[in-house]
Amino acid sequence: MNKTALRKKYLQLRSEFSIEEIDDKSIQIANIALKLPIWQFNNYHIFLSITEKGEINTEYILHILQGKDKNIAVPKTDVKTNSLSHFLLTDNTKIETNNWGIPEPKDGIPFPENKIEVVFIPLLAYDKLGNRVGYGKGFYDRFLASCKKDSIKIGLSLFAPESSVIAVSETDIPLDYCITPEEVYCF
Ligand SMILES: Nc1nc2c(c(=O)[nH]1)N(C=O)[C@@H](CNc1ccc(C(=O)N[C@@H](CCC(=O)O)C(=O)O)cc1)CN2
Ligand SMILES: Nc1ncnc2c1ncn2[C@@H]1O[C@H](COP(=O)(O)OP(=O)(O)OP(=O)(O)O)[C@@H](O)[C@H]1O
Repeated sequence: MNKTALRKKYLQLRSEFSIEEIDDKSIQIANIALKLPIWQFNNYHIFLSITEKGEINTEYILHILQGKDKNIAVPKTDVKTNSLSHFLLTDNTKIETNNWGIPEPKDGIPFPENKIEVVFIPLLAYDKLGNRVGYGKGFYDRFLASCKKDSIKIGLSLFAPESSVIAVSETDIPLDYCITPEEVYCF
């Protein structure tokens, strides 16, 4: 299956769950995340979810990070350059929903990409090797390319990996882990 077909397949699969079901699965994902050896760092990056589009609700992982007093960076989309900038999430961060329904920081304290140690990544599909397919704009591929090489890249998915290997391009950066409501895949 090519990337376009995979996007379609997983958008469809995702749409079959209710918001309540996705919320339960998001809690399970956060509980599984607690068992990973990733909590000794200071600087974490997490996306804020579009819950109406069936994305995993990252609020639960966010609460864990806040409880552990971590520095948390959240992305803001720049439509002109198809790139992301990042801001420190604080009590004063004003979050606004952009044209695509993504909650984003308005502005704030910029967070340098090369300081990020752990990144939680949205995705549509992935395979057993950790290859990932996103929405197809390359936002995360470009962002991950400018993170430290040894940053830990963690996908979040409602589903087990695709059994066939996804044809990747040079710019695709693989995941280190993918957390599902049932288990963690390590790559
Ligand atoms: N919650 C969340 N935040 C995220 C991402 C994500 O996947 N989820 N991103 C992950 O990359 C980045 C934004 N990615 C985007 C990728 C594609 C489109 C997009 O296709 N827009 C269409 C309209 C789509 C629609 O309305 O259904 C367009 O430009 O025409 C928008 C944002 C950064 N923040
Ligand atoms: N590091 C990069 N520098 C420049 N262009 C890139 C880079 N990474 C990806 N791209 C371009 O972005 C486009 C989308 O890439 P791809 O189909 O892999 O997106 P995706 O992985 O599904 O999306 P995302 O990364 O936003 O989740 C492609 O045209 C690709 O060439």
